[in-house]
Amino acid sequence: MILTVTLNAALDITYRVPALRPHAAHRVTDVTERPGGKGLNVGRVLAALGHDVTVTGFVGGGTGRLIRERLTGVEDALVPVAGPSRRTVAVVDARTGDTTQLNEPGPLVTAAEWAAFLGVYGELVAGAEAVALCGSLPPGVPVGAYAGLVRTARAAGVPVLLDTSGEPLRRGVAARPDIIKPNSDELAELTGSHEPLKATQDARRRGARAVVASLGAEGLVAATDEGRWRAAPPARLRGNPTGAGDSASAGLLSALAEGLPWPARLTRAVALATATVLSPTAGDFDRTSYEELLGRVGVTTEVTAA
Ligand SMILES: O=P(O)(O)OC[C@@]1(O)O[C@H](CO)[C@@H](O)[C@@H]1O
Repeated sequence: MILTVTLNAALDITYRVPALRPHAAHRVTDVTERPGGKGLNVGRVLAALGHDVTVTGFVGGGTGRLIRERLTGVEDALVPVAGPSRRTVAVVDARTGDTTQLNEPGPLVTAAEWAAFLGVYGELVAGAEAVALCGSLPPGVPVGAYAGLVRTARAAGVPVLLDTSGEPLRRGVAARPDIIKPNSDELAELTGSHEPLKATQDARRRGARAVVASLGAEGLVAATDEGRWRAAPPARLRGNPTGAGDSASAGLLSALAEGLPWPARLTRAVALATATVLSPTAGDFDRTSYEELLGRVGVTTEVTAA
């Protein structure tokens, strides 16, 4: 079983508008609603790839009920909280496909709710083959939360991927996760360097065993203890990138669970991320594109392992 953690689950709402203009009223032409938050997206993609998946984290209120009702293909081990789960709104400009994201902060989590989660997490980790810790922290959850969750997974000998940002990422990295998957902004914020290859090496020195940075349409750059690679899609593709990074995380974990080497992990991650951008629904991947892309992702070695 692969365990994904979404401490700040969301009901993701996507609005499509003919053209997005600040200060204007807009007619929404299309609305979709689905369970979101990065770990739930990772879990959905892993389940679609045929893995057994358990999802945990927090859900509450009417939004939490909707999130739970709409979860399919995964084991639900979400922990209830009194406050309502958040909504996120992605507004897609139909002319350009550009997406503007509005993310609510999430419910206030009490100390008792956090303690209840830690108990559930400890039990689930013991039976997991890999763990993904994903997304922002809701109010009330300690800023060092991911560092503690990384340490629990490491103590159980379970590989752990961390995908978050800011101070929770900084502290989480120091707890030595097996993989971090920042985007270029998150990596620059962590390391102070805007040169991705240099920054990935720097993030490894801070504690991450492997760093896989997503560079948007250019694909991924990875620094690991086995080598450094770039992995790129065959062409620059336009579409809604929401959830593409989560699909990349799912690809990394799926290939890791199957014991595949790094270049194959990166190929799967880029093919899934690209197939997610190509999917009409945000956060889903287009299976035909995914299978076709697997043979067309270019992986190049950067230098030998440092
Ligand atoms: O606020 P966070 O937790 O950083 O990100 C939340 C979020 O924008 O990320 C996903 C896409 O990666 C969406 O499903 C989700 O709503």
